Amino acid sequence: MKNFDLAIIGTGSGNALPPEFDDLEIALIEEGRFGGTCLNVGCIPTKMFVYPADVIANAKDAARLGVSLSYEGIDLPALQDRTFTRRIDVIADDGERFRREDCPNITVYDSHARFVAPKTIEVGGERITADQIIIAAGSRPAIPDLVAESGVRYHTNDTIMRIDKVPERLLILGSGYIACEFAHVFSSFGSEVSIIGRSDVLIKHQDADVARRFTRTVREHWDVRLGQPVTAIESEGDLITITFADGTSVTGDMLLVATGRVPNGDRMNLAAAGIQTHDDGRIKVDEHGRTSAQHVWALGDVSSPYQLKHVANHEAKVVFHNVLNPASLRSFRHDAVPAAIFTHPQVATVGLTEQQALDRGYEIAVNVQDFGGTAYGWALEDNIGICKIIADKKTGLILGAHILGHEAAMLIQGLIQAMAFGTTARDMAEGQLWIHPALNEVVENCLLGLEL
Ligand SMILES: Cc1cc2nc3c(=O)[nH]c(=O)nc-3n(C[C@H](O)[C@H](O)[C@H](O)COP(=O)(O)OP(=O)(O)OC[C@H]3O[C@@H](n4cnc5c(N)ncnc54)[C@H](O)[C@@H]3O)c2cc1C
Ligand SMILES: NC(=O)c1ccc[n+]([C@@H]2O[C@H](COP(=O)([O-])OP(=O)(O)OC[C@H]3O[C@@H](n4cnc5c(N)ncnc54)[C@H](O)[C@@H]3O)[C@@H](O)[C@H]2O)c1
Repeated sequence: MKNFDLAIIGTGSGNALPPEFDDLEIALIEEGRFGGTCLNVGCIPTKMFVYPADVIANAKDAARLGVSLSYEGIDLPALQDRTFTRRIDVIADDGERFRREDCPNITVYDSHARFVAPKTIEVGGERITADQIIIAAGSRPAIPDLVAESGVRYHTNDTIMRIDKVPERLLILGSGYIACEFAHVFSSFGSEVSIIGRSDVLIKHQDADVARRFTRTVREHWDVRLGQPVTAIESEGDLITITFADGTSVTGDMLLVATGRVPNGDRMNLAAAGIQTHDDGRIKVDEHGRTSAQHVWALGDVSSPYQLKHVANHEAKVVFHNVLNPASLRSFRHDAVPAAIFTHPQVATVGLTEQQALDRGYEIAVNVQDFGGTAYGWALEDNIGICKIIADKKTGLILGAHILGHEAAMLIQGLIQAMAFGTTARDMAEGQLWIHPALNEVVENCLLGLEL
């Protein structure tokens, strides 16, 4: 049985190996496409679809600014060619070729890995051992039983970006990140979109003000079905019908399932290696990325409480350091994790929602500032965007920030920085000059309006 210094399962965040690993003999195991979810079926291709959707949405909305534009349609094959053939597939293929041909210390295995004993992996009919193992095996779409058992054709993020033509009527089951990003994409491209959620708002984990305003806004473009459990999913010919508990139903010609993601540890026989999991399937790790089995580490979606690429990248850096430096272990930083939903209008968030801050007993100051109250908001003729900041009255520190609207993902970065470096709301507002009349003034005004 061949023994390696290190075995890595998964080539998403697991493949970003530091130069210090050049001296180790490494087994790199990937059952799918090199590069993992973010590159092949996640963050990057979705945003390559979202940007054209933004252009279309702005064009459709241009009349409000006195601009006459018309939308003639999307060239889907051209978008797919630009996204996949000319960019993503090249990166995935080059990444694999590089590891196979240019990295003499690395052996690539291209099959499913599963544990058969402590520190012993079976892959492609072979058994290997390793002194240390990193599990970076990611997650996959969760498919509700009702969908799986219905026998109805459905797409997930794995397949929907490679379809032949834009559907006329797209049904989306789920109301979170993926559902809202694809609802924006296909609604802009010309589909009639019905989006189906179980609670009373879309993006329910966001701050309540943001979730409510977002839900209200997108109802103008999407058929939003909320609060009714799905009782049946059926197909007849090319049509798919979803029926709700109240007897109503909705019909479309394509179904996208976006109801969360399952960590991939359940397919790896983890118990054979003494690796424990949480009830939700995530591998249990401590703050350094150590699993319950000695010298076995885990990072990213397979173990993290955050299914976000910037978190997986951060955890990978920490684990890679720790593998080589057992005497000076680094810790995961999971405070104030930011995220953005690239839908329309965009949503960005960091830290606590107002409700979470109250539940934790903080005495808080809260301010909500409309984009429409700033000069750039007037230029945009904006009547949707808001910046909401929650601060701790005792310390003046920012506890959370939530932005809905134009370029929210970029606007929020200053607030993320303030939280990361412990800058108070007042210092952030008054200790720098703000470019006039940039949209950032909405953040400045929101900070200044906090009653601290
Ligand atoms: C549609 C979509 C859009 C997203 N957009 C964003 C975004 O805009 N911003 C953001 O921050 N995050 C986004 N995410 C989340 C982000 O993609 C993930 O958090 C991130 O890719 C997780 O990285 P990872 O390295 O943990 O896993 P992955 O990148 O999934 O890598 C795991 C790899 O392990 C392989 N593997 C699994 N099990 C085995 C096994 N037993 N043997 C061999 N190989 C195995 C898999 O094939 C895969 O290649 C998005 C996700 C989706 C689905
Ligand atoms: N821009 C980004 O950063 C980005 C984009 C896409 C995905 N992601 C990551 O990927 C993760 C997975 O995305 P997602 O959108 O699948 O998950 P999600 O957790 O954001 O949303 C899933 C939604 O589906 C609902 N749901 C679950 N089962 C259901 C059912 N049977 N019927 C109806 N609704 C049901 C849930 O209540 C939830 O609201 C996200 O949590 C996020 O961490 C990030």
